[in-house]
Amino acid sequence: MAQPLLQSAGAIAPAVPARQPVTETPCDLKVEGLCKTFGKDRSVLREVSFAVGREEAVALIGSNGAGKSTALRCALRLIEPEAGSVVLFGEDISTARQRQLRRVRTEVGFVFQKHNLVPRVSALTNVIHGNLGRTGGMRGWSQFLAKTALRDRAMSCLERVGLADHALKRADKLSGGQSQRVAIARALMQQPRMIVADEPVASLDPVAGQEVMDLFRQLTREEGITLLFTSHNVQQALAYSDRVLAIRQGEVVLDEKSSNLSVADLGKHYG
Ligand SMILES: Nc1ncnc2c1ncn2[C@@H]1O[C@H](COP(=O)(O)OP(=O)(O)OP(=O)(O)O)[C@@H](O)[C@H]1O
Repeated sequence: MAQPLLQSAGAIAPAVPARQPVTETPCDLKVEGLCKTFGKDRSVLREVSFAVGREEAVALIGSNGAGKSTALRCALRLIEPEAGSVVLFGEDISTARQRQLRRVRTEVGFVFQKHNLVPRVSALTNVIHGNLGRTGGMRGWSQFLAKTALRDRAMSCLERVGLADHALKRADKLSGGQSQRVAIARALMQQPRMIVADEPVASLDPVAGQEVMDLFRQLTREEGITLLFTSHNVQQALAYSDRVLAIRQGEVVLDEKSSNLSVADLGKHYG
Protein backbone atom coordinates (compact mmCIF):
# COMPACT_ATOMS: atom_id res chain seq x y z
CA MET A 1 0.00 0.00 0.00
CA ALA A 2 1.19 3.50 -0.74
CA GLN A 3 1.90 5.66 2.29
CA PRO A 4 0.10 8.94 2.95
CA LEU A 5 0.89 11.86 0.68
CA LEU A 6 4.19 13.58 1.12
CA GLN A 7 3.95 17.27 1.74
CA SER A 8 5.52 19.75 -0.58
CA ALA A 9 8.37 21.90 0.72
CA GLY A 10 7.25 24.58 3.11
CA ALA A 11 3.78 23.08 3.56
CA ILE A 12 2.17 23.04 6.99
CA ALA A 13 3.13 19.99 9.04
CA PRO A 14 0.35 17.41 9.47
CA ALA A 15 -1.41 16.97 12.80
CA VAL A 16 -0.22 13.35 12.88
CA PRO A 17 3.50 13.25 13.70
CA ALA A 18 5.95 11.96 11.09
CA ARG A 19 6.50 8.21 11.07
CA GLN A 20 9.54 7.15 13.03
CA PRO A 21 12.40 5.12 11.58
CA VAL A 22 11.50 1.51 10.93
CA THR A 23 14.92 0.05 10.18
CA GLU A 24 15.47 -3.58 11.16
CA THR A 25 19.16 -3.55 10.13
CA PRO A 26 21.43 -0.50 9.95
CA CYS A 27 20.12 1.31 6.96
CA ASP A 28 21.05 4.68 5.45
CA LEU A 29 18.07 5.00 3.13
CA LYS A 30 14.71 3.31 3.19
CA VAL A 31 11.88 4.22 0.85
CA GLU A 32 8.46 2.65 0.81
CA GLY A 33 5.63 2.98 -1.67
CA LEU A 34 7.04 5.88 -3.71
CA CYS A 35 4.66 6.99 -6.45
CA LYS A 36 5.34 9.71 -9.00
CA THR A 37 3.24 10.87 -11.92
CA PHE A 38 4.27 13.48 -14.44
CA GLY A 39 1.57 15.49 -16.14
CA LYS A 40 -1.97 14.17 -15.87
CA ASP A 41 -1.39 10.45 -16.10
CA ARG A 42 2.25 9.64 -16.87
CA SER A 43 2.85 7.22 -13.99
CA VAL A 44 6.63 6.89 -13.67
CA LEU A 45 7.03 5.31 -10.21
CA ARG A 46 4.53 2.75 -8.92
CA GLU A 47 4.94 1.99 -5.24
CA VAL A 48 8.70 1.75 -5.37
CA SER A 49 10.25 0.38 -2.18
CA PHE A 50 13.87 -0.38 -1.41
CA ALA A 51 16.52 0.07 1.25
CA VAL A 52 20.20 0.84 1.14
CA GLY A 53 22.22 -0.54 4.03
CA ARG A 54 24.97 1.34 5.78
CA GLU A 55 28.22 1.18 3.76
CA GLU A 56 26.47 -0.90 1.12
CA ALA A 57 27.02 -0.30 -2.62
CA VAL A 58 23.70 -0.62 -4.45
CA ALA A 59 23.22 -0.45 -8.22
CA LEU A 60 19.89 0.60 -9.67
CA ILE A 61 19.56 -0.68 -13.22
CA GLY A 62 16.92 -0.31 -15.90
CA SER A 63 16.51 0.74 -19.50
CA ASN A 64 15.97 4.30 -20.74
CA GLY A 65 12.89 5.79 -19.17
CA ALA A 66 12.45 2.98 -16.61
CA GLY A 67 12.37 5.53 -13.78
CA LYS A 68 15.85 5.25 -12.25
CA SER A 69 16.62 8.97 -12.01
CA THR A 70 13.12 9.76 -10.84
CA ALA A 71 13.44 7.11 -8.13
CA LEU A 72 16.73 8.63 -6.91
CA ARG A 73 15.35 12.14 -6.95
CA CYS A 74 12.17 11.19 -5.13
CA ALA A 75 14.15 9.14 -2.61
CA LEU A 76 16.06 12.28 -1.65
CA ARG A 77 13.05 14.53 -2.10
CA LEU A 78 14.82 16.56 -4.78
CA ILE A 79 11.47 16.20 -6.48
CA GLU A 80 8.26 15.46 -4.63
CA PRO A 81 6.60 12.08 -4.93
CA GLU A 82 2.84 11.96 -4.57
CA ALA A 83 2.99 9.12 -2.09
CA GLY A 84 5.49 7.12 -0.12
CA SER A 85 7.78 7.43 2.87
CA VAL A 86 11.50 8.21 3.00
CA VAL A 87 13.83 7.53 5.93
CA LEU A 88 17.33 8.93 5.44
CA PHE A 89 20.03 8.17 8.02
CA GLY A 90 17.34 7.03 10.41
CA GLU A 91 15.38 10.29 10.09
CA ASP A 92 11.92 10.24 8.60
CA ILE A 93 12.00 13.01 6.00
CA SER A 94 8.69 12.14 4.37
CA THR A 95 7.16 15.39 5.54
CA ALA A 96 10.35 17.32 6.37
CA ARG A 97 10.52 20.99 5.52
CA GLN A 98 13.28 22.54 3.44
CA ARG A 99 15.52 23.38 6.40
CA GLN A 100 15.55 19.80 7.72
CA LEU A 101 15.95 18.46 4.20
CA ARG A 102 18.96 20.71 3.55
CA ARG A 103 20.58 19.62 6.81
CA VAL A 104 20.10 15.90 6.18
CA ARG A 105 21.17 16.22 2.55
CA THR A 106 24.50 17.83 3.50
CA GLU A 107 25.50 14.25 4.35
CA VAL A 108 24.79 13.08 0.80
CA GLY A 109 27.28 13.71 -2.01
CA PHE A 110 25.76 13.86 -5.48
CA VAL A 111 27.51 12.90 -8.71
CA PHE A 112 25.62 13.14 -11.98
CA GLN A 113 26.25 11.99 -15.54
CA LYS A 114 27.04 15.55 -16.49
CA HIS A 115 29.48 16.60 -13.83
CA ASN A 116 28.01 20.14 -13.55
CA LEU A 117 31.35 21.79 -12.86
CA VAL A 118 31.64 25.55 -13.17
CA PRO A 119 33.60 25.70 -16.45
CA ARG A 120 35.66 28.87 -16.12
CA VAL A 121 37.10 28.29 -12.67
CA SER A 122 39.76 25.85 -11.50
CA ALA A 123 39.25 22.28 -10.44
CA LEU A 124 40.22 23.36 -6.91
CA THR A 125 37.59 26.11 -6.79
CA ASN A 126 34.96 23.67 -8.01
CA VAL A 127 35.85 21.30 -5.19
CA ILE A 128 35.81 24.11 -2.61
CA HIS A 129 32.32 25.03 -3.86
CA GLY A 130 31.24 21.63 -2.53
CA ASN A 131 31.40 23.12 0.93
CA LEU A 132 31.41 26.92 0.79
CA GLY A 133 28.00 27.21 2.38
CA ARG A 134 29.49 26.24 5.73
CA THR A 135 31.50 29.47 6.02
CA GLY A 136 28.46 31.59 5.24
CA GLY A 137 27.89 32.91 8.76
CA MET A 138 31.56 33.68 9.45
CA ARG A 139 33.34 37.03 9.18
CA GLY A 140 36.91 38.36 9.12
CA TRP A 141 39.73 36.23 10.51
CA SER A 142 37.56 33.20 11.30
CA GLN A 143 36.23 33.25 7.76
CA PHE A 144 39.79 33.48 6.41
CA LEU A 145 40.89 30.51 8.54
CA ALA A 146 37.84 28.51 7.55
CA LYS A 147 38.55 29.20 3.89
CA THR A 148 42.21 28.24 4.27
CA ALA A 149 41.14 24.99 5.92
CA LEU A 150 38.64 24.40 3.12
CA ARG A 151 41.34 24.95 0.52
CA ASP A 152 43.63 22.42 2.24
CA ARG A 153 40.80 19.91 2.45
CA ALA A 154 39.87 20.45 -1.20
CA MET A 155 43.49 19.79 -2.16
CA SER A 156 43.46 16.57 -0.20
CA CYS A 157 40.19 15.53 -1.92
CA LEU A 158 41.82 16.18 -5.30
CA GLU A 159 44.78 14.08 -4.18
CA ARG A 160 42.38 11.27 -3.27
CA VAL A 161 41.09 11.21 -6.85
CA GLY A 162 44.58 11.51 -8.34
CA LEU A 163 44.21 15.06 -9.62
CA ALA A 164 46.34 17.20 -7.30
CA ASP A 165 48.49 18.13 -10.32
CA HIS A 166 45.42 19.54 -12.08
CA ALA A 167 44.15 21.62 -9.16
CA LEU A 168 44.68 24.95 -10.89
CA LYS A 169 43.52 23.85 -14.32
CA ARG A 170 40.27 25.35 -15.54
CA ALA A 171 37.40 22.88 -15.39
CA ASP A 172 36.59 23.31 -19.08
CA LYS A 173 40.13 22.19 -19.97
CA LEU A 174 39.74 18.81 -18.24
CA SER A 175 38.83 15.56 -20.01
CA GLY A 176 35.48 13.88 -19.29
CA GLY A 177 37.11 11.36 -16.95
CA GLN A 178 39.06 14.07 -15.12
CA SER A 179 35.91 16.19 -14.79
CA GLN A 180 34.06 13.28 -13.25
CA ARG A 181 36.94 12.77 -10.81
CA VAL A 182 36.65 16.43 -9.81
CA ALA A 183 32.92 15.88 -9.31
CA ILE A 184 33.78 12.96 -7.01
CA ALA A 185 36.30 15.13 -5.13
CA ARG A 186 33.58 17.78 -4.77
CA ALA A 187 31.25 15.16 -3.32
CA LEU A 188 33.99 13.96 -0.93
CA MET A 189 34.46 17.54 0.22
CA GLN A 190 31.12 17.25 1.97
CA GLN A 191 32.44 14.31 4.00
CA PRO A 192 29.31 12.44 2.98
CA ARG A 193 27.87 9.37 4.64
CA MET A 194 26.39 8.40 1.28
CA ILE A 195 27.16 9.16 -2.36
CA VAL A 196 24.32 9.08 -4.85
CA ALA A 197 25.54 8.84 -8.43
CA ASP A 198 23.17 9.02 -11.38
CA GLU A 199 24.78 7.29 -14.36
CA PRO A 200 28.17 8.62 -13.35
CA VAL A 201 30.11 7.05 -16.22
CA ALA A 202 27.51 6.98 -19.00
CA SER A 203 29.26 9.74 -20.93
CA LEU A 204 32.78 8.31 -20.56
CA ASP A 205 34.67 5.87 -22.77
CA PRO A 206 34.97 2.32 -21.34
CA VAL A 207 38.48 2.81 -19.94
CA ALA A 208 37.74 6.13 -18.26
CA GLY A 209 34.42 4.70 -17.05
CA GLN A 210 36.11 1.74 -15.42
CA GLU A 211 38.70 4.00 -13.79
CA VAL A 212 35.97 6.19 -12.32
CA MET A 213 33.99 3.16 -11.07
CA ASP A 214 37.19 1.72 -9.54
CA LEU A 215 37.70 5.02 -7.79
CA PHE A 216 34.15 5.00 -6.44
CA ARG A 217 34.62 1.50 -5.09
CA GLN A 218 38.00 2.22 -3.55
CA LEU A 219 37.01 5.51 -1.91
CA THR A 220 33.65 4.38 -0.63
CA ARG A 221 35.15 1.23 0.88
CA GLU A 222 38.12 3.01 2.43
CA GLU A 223 36.01 5.78 3.90
CA GLY A 224 32.94 3.72 4.81
CA ILE A 225 30.66 5.67 2.48
CA THR A 226 27.39 4.16 1.30
CA LEU A 227 26.97 4.19 -2.49
CA LEU A 228 23.78 4.21 -4.56
CA PHE A 229 24.32 4.48 -8.30
CA THR A 230 22.31 4.00 -11.45
CA SER A 231 23.59 2.27 -14.56
CA HIS A 232 22.54 0.91 -17.93
CA ASN A 233 25.40 -1.52 -17.89
CA VAL A 234 24.55 -4.83 -16.21
CA GLN A 235 28.16 -6.01 -16.07
CA GLN A 236 29.25 -2.81 -14.42
CA ALA A 237 26.31 -2.87 -12.02
CA LEU A 238 27.23 -6.38 -10.94
CA ALA A 239 30.96 -5.69 -10.67
CA TYR A 240 30.68 -2.59 -8.51
CA SER A 241 27.76 -3.34 -6.21
CA ASP A 242 26.86 -5.50 -3.23
CA ARG A 243 23.24 -5.55 -4.32
CA VAL A 244 21.30 -4.83 -7.47
CA LEU A 245 17.85 -3.33 -7.85
CA ALA A 246 16.21 -3.54 -11.25
CA ILE A 247 13.42 -1.18 -12.15
CA ARG A 248 11.11 -1.66 -15.11
CA GLN A 249 8.32 0.71 -16.07
CA GLY A 250 8.44 2.29 -12.65
CA GLU A 251 8.33 -0.92 -10.63
CA VAL A 252 11.11 -2.70 -8.77
CA VAL A 253 11.31 -6.13 -10.39
CA LEU A 254 14.48 -7.40 -8.73
CA ASP A 255 16.26 -6.78 -5.44
CA GLU A 256 19.08 -9.25 -4.94
CA LYS A 257 22.63 -9.58 -3.64
CA SER A 258 25.12 -9.23 -6.50
CA SER A 259 26.91 -12.39 -5.37
CA ASN A 260 23.72 -14.38 -6.16
CA LEU A 261 23.40 -12.97 -9.67
CA SER A 262 24.95 -13.50 -13.08
CA VAL A 263 24.98 -11.12 -16.03
CA ALA A 264 22.44 -13.44 -17.69
CA ASP A 265 20.12 -13.20 -14.66
CA LEU A 266 20.31 -9.46 -14.76
CA GLY A 267 19.69 -9.34 -18.49
CA LYS A 268 16.31 -11.02 -17.91
CA HIS A 269 15.23 -8.22 -15.60
CA TYR A 270 16.55 -5.42 -17.74
CA GLY A 271 14.04 -3.72 -19.93
N1 LIG B 1 10.28 16.48 -15.28
C1 LIG B 1 9.68 15.57 -16.05
N2 LIG B 1 8.53 15.86 -16.70
C2 LIG B 1 7.88 14.96 -17.44
N3 LIG B 1 8.31 13.70 -17.62
C3 LIG B 1 9.44 13.34 -17.01
C4 LIG B 1 10.19 14.26 -16.19
N4 LIG B 1 11.28 13.60 -15.71
C5 LIG B 1 11.24 12.36 -16.21
N5 LIG B 1 10.14 12.20 -16.98
C6 LIG B 1 9.75 10.97 -17.67
O1 LIG B 1 9.72 9.94 -16.73
C7 LIG B 1 10.19 8.73 -17.31
C8 LIG B 1 11.31 8.17 -16.45
O2 LIG B 1 12.41 9.06 -16.54
P1 LIG B 1 13.76 8.80 -15.74
O3 LIG B 1 14.69 9.89 -16.13
O4 LIG B 1 13.47 8.59 -14.33
O5 LIG B 1 14.22 7.42 -16.39
P2 LIG B 1 15.62 6.72 -16.34
O6 LIG B 1 15.37 5.30 -16.04
O7 LIG B 1 16.55 7.45 -15.44
O8 LIG B 1 16.05 6.88 -17.86
P3 LIG B 1 17.48 7.17 -18.51
O9 LIG B 1 18.27 5.94 -18.32
O10 LIG B 1 17.15 7.41 -19.94
O11 LIG B 1 18.06 8.38 -17.83
C9 LIG B 1 10.61 9.07 -18.74
O12 LIG B 1 9.58 8.69 -19.60
C10 LIG B 1 10.76 10.56 -18.71
O13 LIG B 1 10.47 11.11 -19.95
